[in-house]
Amino acid sequence: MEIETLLDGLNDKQREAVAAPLENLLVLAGAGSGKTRVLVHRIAWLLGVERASPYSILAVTFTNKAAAEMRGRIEALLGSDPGSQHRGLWMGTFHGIAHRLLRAHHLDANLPADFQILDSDDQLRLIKRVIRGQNLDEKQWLPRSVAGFINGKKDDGLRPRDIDTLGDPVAKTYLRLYQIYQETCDRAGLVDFAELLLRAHELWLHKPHILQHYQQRFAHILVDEFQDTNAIQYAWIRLLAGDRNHVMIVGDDDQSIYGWRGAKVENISRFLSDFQGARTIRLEQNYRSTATILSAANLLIANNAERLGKELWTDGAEGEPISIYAAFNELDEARFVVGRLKAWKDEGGTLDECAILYRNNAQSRVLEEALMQERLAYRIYGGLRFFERQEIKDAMAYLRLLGNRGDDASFERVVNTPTRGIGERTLGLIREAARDQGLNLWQAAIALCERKVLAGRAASAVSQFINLVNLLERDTDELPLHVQIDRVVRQSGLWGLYEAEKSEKGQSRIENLEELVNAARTFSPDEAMADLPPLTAFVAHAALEAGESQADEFEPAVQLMTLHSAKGLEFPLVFMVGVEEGMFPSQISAEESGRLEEERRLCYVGMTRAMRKLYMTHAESRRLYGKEMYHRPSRFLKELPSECLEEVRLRTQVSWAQPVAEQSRFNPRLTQESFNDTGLRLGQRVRHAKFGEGVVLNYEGSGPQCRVQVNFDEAGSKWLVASYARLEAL
Ligand SMILES: Nc1ncnc2c1ncn2[C@@H]1O[C@H](COP(=O)(O)OP(=O)(O)OP(=O)(O)O)[C@@H](O)[C@H]1O
Ligand SMILES: [Mg+2]
Repeated sequence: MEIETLLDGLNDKQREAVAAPLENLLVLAGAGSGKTRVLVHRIAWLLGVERASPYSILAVTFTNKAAAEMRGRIEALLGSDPGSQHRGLWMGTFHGIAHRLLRAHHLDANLPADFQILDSDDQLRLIKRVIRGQNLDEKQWLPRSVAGFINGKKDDGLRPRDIDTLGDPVAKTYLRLYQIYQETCDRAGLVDFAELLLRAHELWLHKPHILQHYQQRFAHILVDEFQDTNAIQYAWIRLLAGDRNHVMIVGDDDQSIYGWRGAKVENISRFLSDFQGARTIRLEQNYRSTATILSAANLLIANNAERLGKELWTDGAEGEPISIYAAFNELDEARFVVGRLKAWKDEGGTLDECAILYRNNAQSRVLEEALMQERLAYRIYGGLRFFERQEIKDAMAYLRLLGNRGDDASFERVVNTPTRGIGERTLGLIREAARDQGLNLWQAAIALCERKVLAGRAASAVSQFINLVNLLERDTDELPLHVQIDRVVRQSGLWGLYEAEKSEKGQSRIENLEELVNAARTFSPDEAMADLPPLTAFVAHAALEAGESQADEFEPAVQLMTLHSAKGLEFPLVFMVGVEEGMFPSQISAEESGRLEEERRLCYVGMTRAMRKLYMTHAESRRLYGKEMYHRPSRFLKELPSECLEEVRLRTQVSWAQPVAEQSRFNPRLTQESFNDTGLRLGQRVRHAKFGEGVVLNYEGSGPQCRVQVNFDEAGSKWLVASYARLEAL
């Protein structure tokens, strides 16, 4: 490998980092300055120039997607033939790597060989059960807060025995719930996300020979997005590095956005003091965004007090101003975004160049609807993930039960799905028996049937379920994975259940189930799981990779995601929606300076995803979670320099016209005319002969069927057929 090729396309500072001698190194730099690029080139450098064995390299990324991308970039640099130098390299997320370790050393980690991963949804379900089991009130002991407590403690490396409640009764209850929850997990061989990390750390601590083995192996450790590591991840890296291995971390304190989940930005400064001779290299040139976007983002983040301080400049084009759109409501906002996306396409752009970023997942629904209406392909990244959809979770629960009858969360989920007459009362009896006799739910159900505690319809329903699961396992055990899953989906009754729904929702659920079978067909376990039975591997894969491999991967589609999951990514066209006080910054964070700064960093992350064009939108009123809210524009918008901004004035018009695709085919002129004819816009004041004055809130349909929703001052909100209503614009 030519040294020059490895340094091609890098500036001086980047070269310095890539070609640095073997030492501990921090690359500290702002967004889009090429940190990730440096990391990739550094790996190639280690392999190609330092002649490091791929087995000696461990690279930690923030998402599985990032790991895949990195692998791709390394292959592009070094070639992808099977004998190629980088095979054997360990690359993945902290969770993925911890999982791999625990699989390899499950005995030493005190785990059964077929331990399963509990995702956050399953975790909540299980916690709920623990709370009820303790006869506590779920309204007082919110499962979400209990989960937050447990995960927070685990992120800090604390087991129940390490926690001192100082006699505080509330803390004591939390602690008890943690303890019982953990015992339940341990009995059933379940491992939640935080547990993966904690166990992997304990593996180092309690089994020095294993730690030593990996210390000898991983001479080179590289970590991307270091600003978002938590205490346990830091401790893990530190142990693994020992005092001989070389660690390169790259990060940006201004992009630390997971403080609420235990990430510690101080880890960057700790690194400098904890790791011998650690040197800092700063990158200052941004290659991603236009000068306009960059200077706006720089000014915004300058409002934060707690910063390590960095410079960032670009010699790129000035670019267009950032467009700010004040929408009337969330529907108007969605339509505006969709309109701009269509314009982008019409001008020759592609949809996969575009991203819509929002603060909360729940904001996606309205956007999705608007996109669907206009038939624009979209993909949700990290939101309602494929493996988190109800029907998929149902199917996975059956599959998990096949592999592990002790999986109580799965038992609960499907024992009466589809309904087979097992009611709350029966379930209550099963839970009680399980608790009293220290059994799992499956065992308890069998015991209750045998001892005739359950009788009549309840007993036959329960034994029917037990037989079903046993039969499914027996009948499908030898089949190829996807056939097995197909059988399970059908024979369990799930297929029939959703087919009978006969709605669009039901149809999409069926499609998702089909996609699951599809996923199994193309599934190949990674090295860590190669020795597991395919079903066990698939179930683990599903829990671990939830959401990161989506359907129709090859069709160009707009990407929808939360601001948090956009970290590290870049898109030519970016929309940030819902930039309103109370949404972004969120209500709670606005009241606390530390959290406000974190929200501002999130805004910085969002803005710096944009390469060429950035839109930021806010709505005057918004219906979310079933409530109407009125928000002022976010303070973050006010912090942007006005010379970088442009306000979009026009509001979406209510159109009587045919849907666009048809218009252009049949009568292109119709579009223009009917658009101009209506004269109505969302947010417009109108008068109706009978109902008086009001404001246009929404519309649906087109042509003669077009209906408008008007909120009348006196008469309240009404849907009217536009062509009959004779609304007079005021
Ligand atoms: N020297 C360079 N010449 C040209 N393009 C570059 C150079 N360095 C980086 N880039 C490009 O700039 C963009 C940003 O790089 P990269 O994603 O590595 O930045 P980053 O610092 O990791 O950003 P973030 O903080 O958002 O993760 C990428 O498209 C990358 O290919
Ligand atoms: Mg990066």
